[in-house]
Amino acid sequence: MSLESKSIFQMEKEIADLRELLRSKEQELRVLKECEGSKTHLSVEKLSKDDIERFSRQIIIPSIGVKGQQLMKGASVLIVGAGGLGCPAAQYLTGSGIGHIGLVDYDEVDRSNLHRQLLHSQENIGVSKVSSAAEALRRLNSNVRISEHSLQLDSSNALNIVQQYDVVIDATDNVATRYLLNDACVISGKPLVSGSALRLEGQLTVYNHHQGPCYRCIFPKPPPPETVTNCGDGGVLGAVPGVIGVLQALEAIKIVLGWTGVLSGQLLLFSGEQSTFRNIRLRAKNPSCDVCGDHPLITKLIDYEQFCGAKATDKESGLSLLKQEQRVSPETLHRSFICKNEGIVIDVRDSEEFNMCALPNSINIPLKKLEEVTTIQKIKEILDSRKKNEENFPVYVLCRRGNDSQRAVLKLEQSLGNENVAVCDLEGGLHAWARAIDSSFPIY
Ligand SMILES: Nc1ncnc2c1ncn2[C@@H]1O[C@H](COP(=O)(O)OP(=O)(O)OP(=O)(O)O)[C@@H](O)[C@H]1O
Ligand SMILES: [Zn+2]
Repeated sequence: MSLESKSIFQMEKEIADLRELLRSKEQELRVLKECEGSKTHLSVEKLSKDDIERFSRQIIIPSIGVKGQQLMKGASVLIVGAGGLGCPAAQYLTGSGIGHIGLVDYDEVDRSNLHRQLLHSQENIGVSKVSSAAEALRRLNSNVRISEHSLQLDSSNALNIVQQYDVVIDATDNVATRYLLNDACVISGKPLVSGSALRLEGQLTVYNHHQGPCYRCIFPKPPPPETVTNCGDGGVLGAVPGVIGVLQALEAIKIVLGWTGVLSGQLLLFSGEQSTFRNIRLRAKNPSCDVCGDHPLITKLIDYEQFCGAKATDKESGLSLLKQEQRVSPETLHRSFICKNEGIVIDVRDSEEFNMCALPNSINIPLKKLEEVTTIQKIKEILDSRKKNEENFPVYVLCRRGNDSQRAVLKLEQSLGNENVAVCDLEGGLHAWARAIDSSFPIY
């Protein structure tokens, strides 16, 4: 057939077949090297009857084959975070026959996790996430070895754990742990598959793979803590981390198989709203990077919470900006506002949260609106109509956990200085209220 008469379709098919052949040859070469005792770290495991039946749909892909499946069986992947990203990643890695999976998480299953962390079932609320996930994974494939690390990964334990695995998946939700994992992976020579998801957006890349950059090459300095939003504060649509977590599993498998198309030096941006994937090129490896550069300054793990000025967990941070007399307990608020109808309550959460659940007769003024002159004017009008000539009229401020409410008290004290009011915040926020006063009030 002459070139002109070949259809575009045929040409594309031929190229695809050649690519497949190339991948399969690369795979063969890799396994050959492995068998000859080359220095690659991956081991090859014999397949059982169960393996062949279970993985037949993967094995018949020419670029995977028996040898690829054997590589997967001999490989180990560490998943840090058994949450929105970690659950789907672990599920697909277990399903596809990675021989050894490590799970790290310090937290317990919460009801608010269930919409996206689908390895956890509602019976497991309050159970350690690691044992809940391990139990579900063993049900999926009891031949896979699951190692449970129910702990907070930190500088004292990270190297020891990371060094036991071939590939590491970052499925966590905070910057301090991202730097910790990056440095631990660079020091231990492990590739790091990094993902994130928030609201309707997701991101994915692979750090420290072959000659590709590490996280510090791209982000040498941590972002200011107040600019970072997590799922607990910003929200997330369950299927979005599902997409990214599954892609993290895919990248880990590609690394194990020795494929060339690993997402290193590129960042994949996923928009759940537009249903689009975009790849942008990242900066190359930085020769003067503090950890992976030619003359690294960081050769052992440091204090990452201090480096980032933020905690490595999303546990309540216990901010303390106010004097004790500027704070009230749930019991005091209940006695004064609910029973005696004293004062006003300003709820400074965003309107979506306020619409979800709120105290009766509370007024919703989101924290950021307190900057506006018109908002302060509105509060003054409410006070005029309510307080008459009362001295020290109580203005109670509350939020979800008692952090933003303290910031709001400081702002209101400035702007309502002449109003003869006593501005206080509800210590511990609506979480404390639900625990102390009203167990039917949702804790989210
Ligand atoms: N340093 C760490 N060591 C161990 N686990 C960690 C560490 N940092 C974060 N994690 C875990 O990573 C997981 C991230 O999951 P995800 O982003 O879905 O958030 P979440 O904490 O489960 O939920 P939410 O933010 O909605 O409360 C969490 O289970 C968290 O406990
Ligand atoms: Zn680097």
